[in-house]
Amino acid sequence: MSDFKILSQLNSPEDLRKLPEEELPELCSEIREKLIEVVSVNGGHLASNLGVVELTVALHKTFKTPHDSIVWDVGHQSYTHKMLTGRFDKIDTIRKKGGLSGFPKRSESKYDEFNAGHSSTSISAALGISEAKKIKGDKSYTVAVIGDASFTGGMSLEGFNNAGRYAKRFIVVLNDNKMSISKNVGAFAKYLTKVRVNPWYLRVKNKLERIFLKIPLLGSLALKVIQRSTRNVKRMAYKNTMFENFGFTYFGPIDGHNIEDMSNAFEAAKKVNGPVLVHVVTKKGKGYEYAEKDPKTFHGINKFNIETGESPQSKESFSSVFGEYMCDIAQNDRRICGITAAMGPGVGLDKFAELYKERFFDVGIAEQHAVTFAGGLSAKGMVPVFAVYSTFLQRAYDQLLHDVAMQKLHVVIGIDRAGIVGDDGETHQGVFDVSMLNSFPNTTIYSPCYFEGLKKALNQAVYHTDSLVAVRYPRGGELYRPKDYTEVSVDFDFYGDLSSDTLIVTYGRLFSNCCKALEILKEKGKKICILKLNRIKPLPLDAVKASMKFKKIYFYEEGMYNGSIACSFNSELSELDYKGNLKIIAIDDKFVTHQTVNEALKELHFDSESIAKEILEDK
Ligand SMILES: Cc1ncc(C[n+]2csc(CCOP(=O)(O)OP(=O)(O)O)c2C)c(N)n1
Ligand SMILES: CC(=O)[C@@H](O)[C@H](O)COP(=O)(O)O
Ligand SMILES: [Mg+2]
Repeated sequence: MSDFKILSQLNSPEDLRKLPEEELPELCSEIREKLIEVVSVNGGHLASNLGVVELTVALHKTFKTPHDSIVWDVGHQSYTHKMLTGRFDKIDTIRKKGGLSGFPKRSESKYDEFNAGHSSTSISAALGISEAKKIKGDKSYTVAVIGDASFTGGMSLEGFNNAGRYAKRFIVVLNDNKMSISKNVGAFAKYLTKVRVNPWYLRVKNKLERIFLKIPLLGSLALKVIQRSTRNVKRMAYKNTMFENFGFTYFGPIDGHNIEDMSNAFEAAKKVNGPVLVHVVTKKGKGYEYAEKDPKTFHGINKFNIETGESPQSKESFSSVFGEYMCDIAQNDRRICGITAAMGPGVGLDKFAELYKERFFDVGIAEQHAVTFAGGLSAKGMVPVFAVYSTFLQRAYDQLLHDVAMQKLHVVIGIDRAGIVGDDGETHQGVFDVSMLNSFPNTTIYSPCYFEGLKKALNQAVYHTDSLVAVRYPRGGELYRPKDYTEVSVDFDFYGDLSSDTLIVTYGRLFSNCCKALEILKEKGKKICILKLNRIKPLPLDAVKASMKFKKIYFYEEGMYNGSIACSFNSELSELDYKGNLKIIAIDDKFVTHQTVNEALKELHFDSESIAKEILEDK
């Protein structure tokens, strides 16, 4: 066990910049040890973080942060950055309620230039920062650090296209580890392989010399630096890459675990009068045997045993049930296609991918493309099922509307991680998809609570719906289910005491908590009834009508109040001239921060005790 002798002394990147070169390898091993230690307890994105230790050190050494700006893409790899920017003492709190976020947060530190969590934003954000600096006469540098998979997201290319036109003192660091969460896919990934292995690179030396000679003072100085270090220069190669065609000067590929080589490249990049792309090659999981061997598992992992690399096995989950169902129906129905935007393992489509190669599409981090592509498949008679996390579906708002719903194309969306997701925090909570889709015509939404309901809803979606249809389900495994509850209808069920004057209406995961609340209330002598909606859009009108007889209705919704199903339910009740009282408990105009799922549910008053208390104490 290390006492983190060097790391604990670094209170800011300024301290790092003063550190003797010979201490850097020891610093990097301390960082790796701390990363493994923290993630083994708190869970987190281990493999990506292990891969960028030297890169992060080289960046903070070469660029004068926070005067110079570093913008991290996704931000799941920013733990070392946090440790080097005055947050080492808090790193043990990462992803915990009230602790450091697992992603960059402007509110957390002046070194976190831009919030992230979703991919492919860094180039656009950094370009905006850079142009703002230009307008203000600030001559500092702006660096976007982006992974090879995030680079393929549409917005990166939009940003890159613009940056090539006018950016200055603007550097994109492409961190190429050949991996997304799974293996990186697509033409760009293939292209990078070519760039990496092609033997006939034009050595960068001549190119750099030409560039620097054009810049009189700084140029000759830089040239001396470069000439002194021919070994390093030889490693940097230049070829006529696609990046150059976009107006960028390309440096690379550079060993992303060699601080000296990277520092030289960054110093050289600073001298270029225009945007530069520095291509670094790293190993995801570097320095921890288990993560190097299996970076997919260690991309995002729950707590694990450092000695064995084992993490408590997750049992059957909604995602795995979804994946099994997909394999079952695809066997006899050749129209079924499975689509993922780089989340195959997360959404449970790995087995489908193996069994039905020609009908499986990992489109890379490209949610917008995934939806419109599904529209195209549907237009020619296929039944596309796009499995996507609720939070990432937000990316495809217009595609869902314009390319699917408006054309009444039959596309099925499996919305995984619907509702609160926990430690990833506000960027990842799945609490906006319902209000987003609720306003769309030609759209059906199911939100089951149990595995059985998920399969039934998928069946409805695939075989009994002819336009845009979403089936949403939470992160994790099967939920608490009362022994006497049986799911009868695919649209809605009543459970509990129908003769009560109090009704809870809910859907999805919260049905389970409401059932526990029902038991608490029963013990206290209060009987209630629960309306469990499975189909939440269009609302089953029979269910609304049957609710009219209850004097008091509580609508519990694990989603945003604005645009909620509760508000739609309220409108339907008003249409029917309901005279009772409806109270809506939903998420009221705020973002839900990182904490465990149960902590968040409690904070939002969605836990069984809060539900029971609300009903008992409400007058
Ligand atoms: C819009 C969006 N879609 C999907 C994800 C999920 N996701 C997080 S990291 C990641 C892979 C990123 O790969 P890369 O950028 O190469 O970084 P690496 O983890 O390899 O360092 C994915 C797909 C996301 N964060 N944002
Ligand atoms: C950074 C990112 O967006 C993903 O890695 C995400 O954290 C995965 O979440 P799950 O753990 O729910 O699969
Ligand atoms: Mg990668």
